[in-house]
Amino acid sequence: MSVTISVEGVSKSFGQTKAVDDVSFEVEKGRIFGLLGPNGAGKTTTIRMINYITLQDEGEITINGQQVSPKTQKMIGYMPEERGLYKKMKVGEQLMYLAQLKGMNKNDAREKIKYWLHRFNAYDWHSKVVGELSKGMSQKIQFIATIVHNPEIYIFDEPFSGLDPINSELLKEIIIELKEQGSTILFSTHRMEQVEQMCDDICLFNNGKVVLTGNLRQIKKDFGKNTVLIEFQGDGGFLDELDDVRINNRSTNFAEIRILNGLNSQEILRKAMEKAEIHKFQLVEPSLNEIFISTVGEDNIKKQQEAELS
Ligand SMILES: Nc1ncnc2c1ncn2[C@@H]1O[C@H](COP(=O)(O)OP(=O)(O)OP(=O)(O)O)[C@@H](O)[C@H]1O
Repeated sequence: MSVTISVEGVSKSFGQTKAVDDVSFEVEKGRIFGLLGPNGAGKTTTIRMINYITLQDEGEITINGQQVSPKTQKMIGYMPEERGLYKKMKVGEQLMYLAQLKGMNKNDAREKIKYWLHRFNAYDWHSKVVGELSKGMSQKIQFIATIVHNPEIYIFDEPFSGLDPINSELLKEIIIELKEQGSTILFSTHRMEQVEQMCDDICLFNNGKVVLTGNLRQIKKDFGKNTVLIEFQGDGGFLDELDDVRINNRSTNFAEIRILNGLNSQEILRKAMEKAEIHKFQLVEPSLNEIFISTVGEDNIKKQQEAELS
């Protein structure tokens, strides 16, 4: 596997804030890589450094083996978090302007713009002024502007924010298509279900550091099958009586239970059956949401303990 993006020992501070702290990870060619982490964890700063917009204080970032520079910037289709379209221009004119800026000739650009506007069910907006678009609509136009020149690497900062479920699904489909055509994709998100469905590899940030990185399937395997999905009818009070578990996604007749230590799943089943009618009881790999919460939670507890000791 060849490495497309390499981030090695990278740090960045803004005044007293260490936004990114000794971060390393690699994005392999032809894969979809997810950057995850709570608000303020350092995702956007890292993305901006890969795009040579912010310069790192320490460490090395390479794209296809070359240090980041204006040249590597051109290899990347980048959709920033803050969307930057010209509000007074018409959609079609704007896309044409941006495509030509990225080196496309007019005929190719016209054809591609037409194709993508149709794909996004947005062809009717061709003559609409950008300032009149809704948030989701302008998000789609910005996405088209990012991909229209067909670069080999795509970086999307929060691509799903502001999109309804139908458009999120469409965007997901298109990102997977880009991968199937051989492109390399890195995106940041808070939407765990999108990551589970799309990403080959992930990197989880917390407080500027990488707390977990690797192949998503392997990470899930390593976490072990110690999560129970339970569907029941009746009194859910038994859930409050379980020790050494963490309960996620609880509702009136469903819960995802993470077994922390000691207790075995049969004990949970026995206690549940005393109080409720069980419709489903399944031992599964943890969801990414569970992995996110437990890894970030444990990291924050460790940090707090270190702070108290010092
Ligand atoms: N230009 C800047 N000046 C000062 N501080 C900054 C700047 N950019 C980022 N930071 C700080 O760096 C830290 C990391 O921010 P960053 O935007 O990279 O996080 P993020 O993981 O993308 O968060 P979110 O999920 O909320 O978008 C935060 O504490 C933020 O306040």
